[in-house]
Amino acid sequence: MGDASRADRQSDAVRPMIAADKIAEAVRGLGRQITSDYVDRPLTLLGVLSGSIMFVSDLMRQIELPHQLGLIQASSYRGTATEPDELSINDEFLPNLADRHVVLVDDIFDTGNTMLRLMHTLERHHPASLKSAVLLWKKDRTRVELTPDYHCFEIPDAFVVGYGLDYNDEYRYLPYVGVVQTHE
Ligand SMILES: O=P(O)(O)OC[C@H]1O[C@H](OP(=O)(O)OP(=O)(O)O)[C@H](O)[C@@H]1O
Ligand code: HPA
Repeated sequence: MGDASRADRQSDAVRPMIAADKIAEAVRGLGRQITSDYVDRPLTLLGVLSGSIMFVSDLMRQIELPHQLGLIQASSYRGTATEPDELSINDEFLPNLADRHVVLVDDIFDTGNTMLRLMHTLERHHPASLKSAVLLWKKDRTRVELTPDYHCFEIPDAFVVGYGLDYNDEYRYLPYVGVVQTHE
């Protein structure tokens, strides 16, 4: 009860962009695609903390193949920043990726800096193959020579929250994606 009223209060400040049922439908589609692409291959999904937690846990349940889960942390948008700062990567929890087919799973591909750096870091672990899957792609903001291998939605250049994405560590719990209305 307390949680519901908190969610209602806070979501007043968020303009919905992608509804929860649309996200679920897109995640089901991506799960089907990965299922058909990785038949008979040892698959590891590698979730990028913290933003990917909802996406990776929903995606796992839509992949009808045995697979492993690993986690890696990458962080560059700190506090109330909507532009990236220095990227730090923590690969302490990484499982053995040698000879595994790895799909790196993140909530959003914005400038692309995080994904590019993670791909370089992971190549050093000798996976059999390495691809990226993101829920959201801000195509017009991409600043690197890389595009996501799989994506669910292309979105315009707006700072979005919900379904794992945060603004100042808030809003990750929202089941939909929306644009945060910041109060000046
Ligand atoms: O394409 P880019 O411009 O690099 O931005 C994308 C990255 O930024 C966010 O992570 P953040 O640094 O906010 O950490 P978090 O996942 O813990 O929120 C998001 O989860 C991506 O990992
Ligand atoms: O639009 C965004 N929202 C939340 N986190 C982000 N990290 C990069 N872009 C975004």
